[in-house]
Parts: sequence; structure tokens; C-alpha cells
Amino acid sequence: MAATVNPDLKKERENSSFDPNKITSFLYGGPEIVKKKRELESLALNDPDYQHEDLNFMSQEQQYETFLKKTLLMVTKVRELKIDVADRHFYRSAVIGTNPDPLGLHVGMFLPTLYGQASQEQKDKWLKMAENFAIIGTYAQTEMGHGTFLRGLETTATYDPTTQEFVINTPTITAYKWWPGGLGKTSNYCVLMAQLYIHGKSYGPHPFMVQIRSLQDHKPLPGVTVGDIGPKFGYGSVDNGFLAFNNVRIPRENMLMKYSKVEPDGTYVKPPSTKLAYGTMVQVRANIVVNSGRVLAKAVTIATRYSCVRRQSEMKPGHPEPQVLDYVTQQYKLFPYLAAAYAFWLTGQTMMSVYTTSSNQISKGDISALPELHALSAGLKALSSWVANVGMEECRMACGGHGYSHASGLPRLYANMTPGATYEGENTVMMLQTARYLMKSYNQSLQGEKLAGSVAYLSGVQPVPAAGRTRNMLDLGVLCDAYRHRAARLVHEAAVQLRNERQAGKDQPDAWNAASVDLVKAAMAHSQYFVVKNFAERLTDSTLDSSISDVLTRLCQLHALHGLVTNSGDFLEDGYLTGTDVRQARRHINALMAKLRPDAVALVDAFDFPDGILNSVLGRYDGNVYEHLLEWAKASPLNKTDVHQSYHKYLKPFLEDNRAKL
Ligand SMILES: CC/C=C\C/C=C\C/C=C\C/C=C\CC/C=C/C(=O)SCCNC(=O)CCNC(=O)[C@H](O)C(C)(C)COP(=O)(O)OP(=O)(O)OC[C@H]1O[C@@H](n2cnc3c(N)ncnc32)[C@H](O)[C@@H]1OP(=O)(O)O
Ligand SMILES: Cc1cc2nc3c(=O)[nH]c(=O)nc-3n(C[C@H](O)[C@H](O)[C@H](O)COP(=O)(O)OP(=O)(O)OC[C@H]3O[C@@H](n4cnc5c(N)ncnc54)[C@H](O)[C@@H]3O)c2cc1C
Repeated sequence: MAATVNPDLKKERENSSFDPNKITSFLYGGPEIVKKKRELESLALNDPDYQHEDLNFMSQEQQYETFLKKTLLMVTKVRELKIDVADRHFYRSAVIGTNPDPLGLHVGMFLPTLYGQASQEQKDKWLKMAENFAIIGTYAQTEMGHGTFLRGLETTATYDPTTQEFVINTPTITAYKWWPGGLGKTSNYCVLMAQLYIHGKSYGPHPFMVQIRSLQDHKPLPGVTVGDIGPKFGYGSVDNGFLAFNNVRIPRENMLMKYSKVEPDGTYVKPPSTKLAYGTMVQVRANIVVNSGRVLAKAVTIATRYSCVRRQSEMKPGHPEPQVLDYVTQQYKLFPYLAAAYAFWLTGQTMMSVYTTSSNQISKGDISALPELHALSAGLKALSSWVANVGMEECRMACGGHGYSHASGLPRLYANMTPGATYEGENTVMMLQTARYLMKSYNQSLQGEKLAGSVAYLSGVQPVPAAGRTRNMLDLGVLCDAYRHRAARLVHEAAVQLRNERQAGKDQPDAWNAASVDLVKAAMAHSQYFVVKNFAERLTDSTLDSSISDVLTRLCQLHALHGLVTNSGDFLEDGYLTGTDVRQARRHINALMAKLRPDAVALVDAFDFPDGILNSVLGRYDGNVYEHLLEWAKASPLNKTDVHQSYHKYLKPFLEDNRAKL
């Protein structure tokens, strides 16, 4: 087995224009954090207790069992090693790689819902148990019949003032809770979203803390039906589940009462906003933006390294086969996603900081930031997960045939990450939520109100510049202005379409539906403007080392120009950009790709994913792809014996029969 680095990759690294460690530091927030990250990752990756057979060779049941064991072990070790809360994600992502785990919902939604929705007394009662994994919970909201339309949930929680209990019921098949992660086999508690009924009146969906399995033998409690929903496109390591209730009684104190309350006599106390009950989803949407950047960075790392190792065809007759990354068409497949990975990595950081600031404000009782936070997180969640989806698939195809093998790591990455476009708010629906906010804001600006935050720019649509002027299409200011103009114009046009539909006699919902393609387009343009502007702003950081600011600027330019060329109609339609501008943009893309080519490997190395996390034969740091492909294939269960038992059962009699008939 080759112990040295593949010579092509070695040369790539020697020829890069900067030290990737500097960008790693920029991406993770400083050298100290990178040091900590690497220590924790190597602790996890070198721990023999976490080693197991490749998941690709396992059944769904084996994957679940392996991951349950591994995650529980991780919880114990995190405690023993006393890893700081802020650093745990480094250790966790090294243990689980790109696979979801059966405790993901406990950590990612059950606990956050307790933090965000429980009163102090409720926190005192449950938090210690939940934080210490004495109970395991999930977030049970989606039903077989309704995921998107929360107000349409059918599960009921009916208050009985005589016993001061809620009676939980699943009235129909479509009311079965369906999908919650960790519900099928792992959880013994859940936060249940159910329609609250008091004295026959409906008060809408509210969160309730419900025990579903015995703490003694893990059997479903009386009145509870629970199980696993079966194999899925990905997510084999998670027991997504179903759940139904038949007159299950829980104490009044089990409704999470930080905001809404039900008094013992059944008096309902209204929350400051009914949407506060949706808070956990907003948090996870912000997390998905971060995650999308990371996922895309992983896919692009695999495809870029492999494209430097892979040699194919003759570019010039009689010359050696070139590295496939030297084909400009290959660069055009990968470099825009390399740039997008950086763009969304940085957007994710900004999204998280907006989330933290706004949620601190909200928890102190000032809910004014809620609409903007919801609209921004919904739009960026949708945009980032859509781009990550398309990018992962493009990276897989860019790896040719080997991309289709699980050895590449790309099919599993895609299968596990593509539901990011569906869960936590289906993407089109999320874009329409953003559009709703944009329409409101736009109308406010027409009334002369001054707008703030991400929509401040809607206050004045820029005029179309006079013809005949020249623009420098590499100038980030020019590019941001173009995105800003496009977003403002598309918001304006969607508003006009909405108004026209109304004037043509449609009621508001029908008008909204008729204009919805334009509304999504406007929300998309708004979100893309945010991403481009954010990238450009991060480059103005005066502490940025000059050796890396050049290469990061190229990435930012490429990201903006690629989006502009891909959506050129939007920029040309009203004459804001000219055909000359777009032609110039295309030429700049080619020139930027040529400049980025020598730095491509260093740029993906800078994401700093160790092999154990990438989990890809094609994306190995040392580039020794071919020998490891062979080794990986040999480990496949079908290769355990030279002659498979099915030969004796089926093939042998079949062949013998055919031979006998000759
Ligand atoms: C487990 C996570 C672990 C770690 C995280 C790390 C990384 C993340 C990566 C991976 C995540 C892993 C696993 C995820 C597992 C998945 C879990 C789930 O999917 S849980 C279920 C999620 N479900 C949804 O998201 C449902 C989507 N639907 C809705 O949110 C609402 O129904 C919808 C917004 C579509 C409509 O709501 P409705 O009540 O009908 O409102 P309406 O349209 O009438 O609007 C009223 C009014 O309210 C505003 N609004 C709506 N939502 C919010 C909100 N959340 N906050 C603030 N405001 C809101 C809306 O804009 C409107 O305002 P105006 O009237 O226009 O002013
Ligand atoms: C892997 C995975 C894990 C999950 N984990 C959990 C979990 O832990 N807990 C949980 O509660 N749920 C979970 N879910 C469920 C998930 O949140 C829902 O599937 C998601 O919210 C989408 O809802 P839906 O399935 O009802 O889609 P639908 O709403 O049925 O979407 C179908 C189509 O209808 C369109 N559509 C729907 N409404 C509108 C509208 N108003 N305007 C325009 N178009 C519309 C959508 O755009 C989409 O194209 C999970 C799902 C998956 C796939």
C-alpha cells in the first residue's frame, strides 16, 4: 500500500499561492479554535471504540444499532473528557461523520424546545434529566397528513378541568405523527405539537411534554402506539418513527408554558405572539444554513482532490493524459460550488449571529425581531439547502463512474443531506414565507416607512443607469449593486403582479397563488443578494491576511458572477445590465477559474476535513485513490468468499440445466 502522497496532489499543494492554514483560521474563527478542533477530531478519530464496518455494507437495522451504540458511547465520553459545550460539535462531527444519529433530535430539537418553550418550573423539573440523558426525547410535530400546514395538525390535547389533565388523541390515520427522528425505537419522551382544546374551543398548535415509553422496560405506555416508519432514501442510521395516542392523559403542567398558559380552571393565557411556539424550527433552520455550507464544502473537497488525481483522455495528441481538473468544463462544474461553499459557510456564521442576537432579545420579551428573523432564516435555509443539493449531485457526476460508488462518499452524503430541502419547512413554502415578509415590507416602504435590517434596500429601487456607460464587472461594489437592484426589482414586480391579480377580481389567497412563482423568484433574489453582500462585507475585514484576501476575493467574484450569468435574464430584463456586461462577466468567469486553478486543492484543504470525517476513497488527503478503491471493494460482503452461496442455490442448477439442454 502506498504510504506517500500522490505526486499530482503533492505538486498541487506545492504550487498554491497561500498557506491553507490561514484560511482555515479565518473559516473557524482563529488559530486557537482550529487547534481545539483538530485535537478533538483526532481524539475521536483515533479512538478504537468508535471503529466499525463501513455503513454501506450494512442493513438499515445494523446501521441503526451501530449508530445508537456509537452515539451513546459518545455521550459518555464527552462527559468523561469534560469537553466544553461550545466545542462538542467538533468531537461529535468526527464521531458521526456525515450521518445523522438517533440522538440528533434529542440534542437538536427536544432540548432546545425545553430551553425555549418551558417555564422555569418546567425547566427545573425536566432539564437536568434531559441534559444528562436520563430521558431521551424527540420533536413530534409532522403527521402523516400534514407537515407544512401546522395549523392543520389533527392531534388533539383537550383540557379536562375536573382532573386538571390534557387528554391526548389521534383521531384519524392521517393524524399519526410521522417522521420524527429517534422516535421509532429510541425515545421515551417527546415534545408533541397538538391542537389545544379548552371547553370545546380550539386554540391552535401548542407544545406538550409527553412520556411515550416506560422508563422500566421501554415498552410503549398504555394508549401509545409507536414504531419505525421503515427504510428511506437515506437516514439509515436513524429510527424515524410513527406515533399515535388513544386517550392518553398528561398533567396540566405538561403543556410547555413559557409563553401560552392554561390555568387550572381552563383559562387560556395568550402568548405575546402565537409564532413563538415555532421557535425551535427557526433555530434549526439557521443551523441548516451552516450545515449546507459544510456539506457543500465536503462534496467539493472530494471532487476537487479526485479531479487532480484522475487523468483522462488526450488534450493534445501524443501528450500525457491531463488531470481532469485541467479541463475548463470540469472547472466550470466545480469552482462555482467551491465558491458557493465559501459563500454559505460565511452566510451560516452571519445567520447564527443574527439568530443569537434576536433570540436573546426575544427571550427578554422584545419580540420585534421575530418577523425579520423568521423571514431571513426561512429564505437562507431554502436557498442554501437547494444549492447544496444541486452542488452535491454535480460533484458526484464530476467524479464520473467512481462518483456513483459508495466508495466516493458522495451518494451517502447526498442521501443524508438532501432532505434538508424538505424538513424543517419545505423549501418552496419557506421561500413563500420570506416573500410574505418582503411584500409587507415593500408595502410599508410605499407608505413612507423606513425599513431596517435585511430589507432596508427595498426603500428605494435604484434607477436603471443610462445606456453607454461601462462597468467593471469584477468590482464587488458593482456586483452587489446589481444583485440589490435585481432583488428590489423582482420584489416590486411580484407586488405588482399580486396587485394585478387582485384587480382582476381574485381574492387574496387566489391572487397569492397566481403570483407565487414570481414571489418565490423575488424571495430567492433577496436571499442571493444577502449571500453576495455578506461575502463581500466579510472581505473588508481589516485583519484579513493579504495573502488570502486575494484568493477569497476571486471566490467572491466568481460566486457573484456565476449567479449573475446563470440568471442573466433577471439582470438584463429592465436594462440594468447590458449584453456587454454579461459577456464581460462570462469572460471574467473564465479568467477567474484559470487564476483559481492552481489554488483549488489548497482551497479545499482549507476546509480542514480529516479523512475520517470525509469518509471518501476519492477525496483522500493523500490522493491514493486506486489502491484504496480496490481494498474497499474487496471488503464488500459479496467478496467474503470466492464462490457465493447463491451459486449453489440458483446459478449452478440454472447453468447445469442449460448445459444439459444443449
Ligand atoms: C436535529 C437537529 C440537530 C442539529 C441541528 C444541526 C444542523 C441542522 C441540520 C440538520 C437538521 C437535522 C434534522 C432535522 C430533523 C427535522 C425536523 C423537522 O422537520 S421538525 C418539523 C418541521 N416542520 C416545519 O418546519 C413546518 C413548516 N411549516 C410552518 O412553519 C408553518 O406552518 C408555516 C410557516 C408554513 C405557516 O404557518 P401558519 O401558522 O399557517 O402561518 P401563516 O402562514 O398563517 O402565517 C402567519 C404569520 O406567522 C408568521 N410566521 C410563520 N412562522 C413563523 C415563525 N416560525 N416565526 C415567526 N413568524 C412566523 C408568518 O410569516 C405570518 O406572518 P404575517 O401574518 O405575514 O405577519
Ligand atoms: C429525513 C426527515 C426527517 C424529518 N424529521 C422530522 C422530525 O424530527 N420531526 C417532525 O416533526 N418532522 C420531521 N420531518 C418531517 C418534515 O418536517 C416534513 O416532511 C416537512 O415539513 C414537509 O412537510 P410535508 O411532508 O407535509 O410536505 P408537503 O407540504 O406535503 O409538500 C409537498 C409539496 O407541496 C408543496 N406545498 C405544500 N404547501 C404549499 C403551499 N402552502 N404553497 C405552495 N406549495 C406548497 C410543497 O412545496 C411540496 O412541493 C422529517 C422529514 C424528513 C424527510
